[in-house]
Amino acid sequence: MTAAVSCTGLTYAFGDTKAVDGLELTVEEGEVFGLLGPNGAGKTTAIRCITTLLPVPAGMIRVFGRDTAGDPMAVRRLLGYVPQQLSADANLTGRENVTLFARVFDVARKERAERVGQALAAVDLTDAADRLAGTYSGGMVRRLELAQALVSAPRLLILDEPTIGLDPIARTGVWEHINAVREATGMTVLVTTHYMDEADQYCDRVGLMHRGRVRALGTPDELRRGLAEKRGTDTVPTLEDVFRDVAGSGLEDEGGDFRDVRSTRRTANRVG
Ligand SMILES: Nc1ncnc2c1ncn2[C@@H]1O[C@H](COP(=O)(O)OP(=O)(O)OP(=O)(O)O)[C@@H](O)[C@H]1O
Repeated sequence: MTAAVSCTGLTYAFGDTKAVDGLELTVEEGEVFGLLGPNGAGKTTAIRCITTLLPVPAGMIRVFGRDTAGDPMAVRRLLGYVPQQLSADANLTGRENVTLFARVFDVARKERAERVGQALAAVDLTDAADRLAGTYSGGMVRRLELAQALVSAPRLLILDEPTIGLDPIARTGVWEHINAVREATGMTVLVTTHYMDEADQYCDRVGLMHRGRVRALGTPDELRRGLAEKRGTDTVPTLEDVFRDVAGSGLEDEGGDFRDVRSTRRTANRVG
């Protein structure tokens, strides 16, 4: 079976900063794959390369077998992307926002209204569809952005920190909607998150990223059991313990942490 995403030797630098440094990553079709790591690990840069928003200066990325450098348009047609930055317009209604994306993604005119309605229904926004997005709560904005990404019926949905800054109920709501669509369509999901508990609960496999590379890979259970064996204890460690073990003291040195507030603040601004 062709992998949904395969990155080989992916490297991307901003000046002297190597944001992604020889990344090897495979996301299998149909799975929910979590890319985890502290601020600055290189998650967003890797995702921007996969979505073709950034060029690939070194290495190779394939999305369902298509080379992102050779055929970026074919790759874009397969993707839905929810970026960290706000992608909904507060001055449009929910329906108008999703319709805009349907036009951008070239959803056939005859099908457009129906597909927009389906995408809004999939995230439980039918009743609020004709209200201005500026009146939505943070959780509703995130679900609207999800609908925008889903309207083109992507085979691969990429989400960059989809739940950051949301309260626990809104976070659960976002995940429930992602999972319902995935079950109905078989869509593959690649998600970045700071929240280890979420990754544990919702991701089939996770890659722990630090300083531009994936340093540990497996199901959350495999990673936790691996550390318990290494330590020779019966106490089951958390994914955060696993990450600390993989990243060593480097985390504290760089001031990065999973609960770093920078991203939280950024998201709080974006929905405010
Ligand atoms: N546009 C840019 N110009 C210069 N440096 C950048 C730029 N974008 C990212 N970087 C740097 O590249 C490195 C990786 O950043 P990236 O945003 O990919 O990490 P991340 O894991 O997604 O972190 P976060 O959770 O904060 O988004 C960091 O050192 C960051 O400062």
